[in-house]
Amino acid sequence: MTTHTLILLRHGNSDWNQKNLFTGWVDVRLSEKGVGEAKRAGELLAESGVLPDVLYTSVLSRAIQTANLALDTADRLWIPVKRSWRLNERHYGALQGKDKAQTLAEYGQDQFMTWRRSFDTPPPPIADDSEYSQINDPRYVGIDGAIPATECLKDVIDRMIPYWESDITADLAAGKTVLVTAHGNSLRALVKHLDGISDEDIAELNIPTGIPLVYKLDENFRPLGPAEYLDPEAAAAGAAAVAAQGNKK
Ligand SMILES: O=C(O)[C@@H](CO)OP(=O)(O)O
Repeated sequence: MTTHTLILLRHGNSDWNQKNLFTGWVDVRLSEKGVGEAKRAGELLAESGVLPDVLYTSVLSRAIQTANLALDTADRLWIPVKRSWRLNERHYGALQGKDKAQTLAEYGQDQFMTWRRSFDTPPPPIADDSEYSQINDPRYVGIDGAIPATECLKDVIDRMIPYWESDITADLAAGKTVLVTAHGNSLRALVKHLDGISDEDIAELNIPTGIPLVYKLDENFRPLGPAEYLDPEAAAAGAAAVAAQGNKK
């Protein structure tokens, strides 16, 4: 039986993860902690011998930095790279740049969690003249879709899964081990698709920063078993920290 290997990696801790701000499509960089996580991800890849042949990233710097640091550490900086806005973080609409703890205090737990984790309720759209809008960002000139003003998880699935099917699975089918370096919510969308998680249950799934998650897939790109984090203990602690984010002071 053909087995394909897919590695998912959420970018390391960013400056805005550190400050507990909603980020979305705002192009923030890795924090010092995130740089360390990205290098550690590369060590985990090298130690486990799961070595990517091709890299996919979003067009956001924190994912690109993470991939470069991890691949440099694993001595795989030379592999081919493909980038797409379709792997971007979920656009967080008018919440981009807002403090998560303040938003929770202002709007209450239910509204806060609806915006963060509901399947099909997007946050309010961001205004075109907001300093955190991407409407004039040169990297999105001519993209094959409208630049979003907000997105829910369903919107991310709708823009990402076609790319998974057209491009990423083609590399897997060619026998390549594929590394996808992306974001908390774009990877939640892909994991939902791969693991067949319901619209309700996906709310409970949080992806930790900087820890490779390895899938073995069959010839139809369905998982042969549960995906495995290369550092399961750190992954559990990291996922719990993401879940608790609004509560940070
Ligand atoms: O702010 C964001 O863009 C995301 C990821 O950091 O946050 P959340 O986990 O709250 O969806």
